Amino acid sequence: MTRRMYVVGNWKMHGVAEDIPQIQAIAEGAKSYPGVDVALCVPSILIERAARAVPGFPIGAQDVHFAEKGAHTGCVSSAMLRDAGAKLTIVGHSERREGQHESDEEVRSKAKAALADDLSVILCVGESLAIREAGTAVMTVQAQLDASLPEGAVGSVATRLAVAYEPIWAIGTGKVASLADLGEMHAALRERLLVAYGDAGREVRILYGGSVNASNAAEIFAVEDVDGALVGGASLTADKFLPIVEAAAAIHR
Ligand SMILES: O=C[C@H](O)COP(=O)(O)O
Repeated sequence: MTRRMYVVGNWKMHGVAEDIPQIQAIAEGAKSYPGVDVALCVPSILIERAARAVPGFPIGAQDVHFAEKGAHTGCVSSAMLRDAGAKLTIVGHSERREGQHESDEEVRSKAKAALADDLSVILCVGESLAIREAGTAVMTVQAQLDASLPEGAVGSVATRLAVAYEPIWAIGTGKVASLADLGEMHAALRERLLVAYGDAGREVRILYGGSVNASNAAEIFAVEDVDGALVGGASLTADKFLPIVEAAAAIHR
């Protein structure tokens, strides 16, 4: 089966009303690459305005609570995200795993809640520099994936689930994993997806994230089992982001 390339921007804690024209420029530019799935995950408070500004273009969230509703001050549920116009959400980004002490179990619950509510999910995993240097990155990230993957995400649900491999040391640093290490990790993650979901595991896209930009996207996308990218800094403006989408459009598998 062929997986469509998928390029997602993660605006992190950037973006106010005056940035909506950039979102419109990205959505407009993405129309030139119909073979690539493109989306932007913006701060939750911007979702509704962004979604209204770009009808038909998928706007997403960067986190979701696992509960339907209740006493969870400051949190938002998947139903609230959908109500605001979100079509997808990131879960388990390392900045939340570290900053908000999110466990694998919590990440799994969030992914399950979002999928059950018809959102697409990008589930992030990745190792620290210490783990990479200790030579245990592959087994550590495989274990993290095993513990964070929602059980039973098979069939049509598998197409709504993507995994993002983001080595923590490559995020916002300008450093990128070597193509050999990337290929090894993506193959190792594919293996775990097949164990978890059988053949449906082939439908789950595996994105790479960590200092992806217009100059390195083409070589990263050429690596087998790299099905796209989760892009931080270079997704904030159309002029930096669209060349990455263009690089994805050039991949024919
Ligand atoms: O979610 C995106 C990643 O953390 C990558 O961020 P970056 O492209 O700024 O390195």
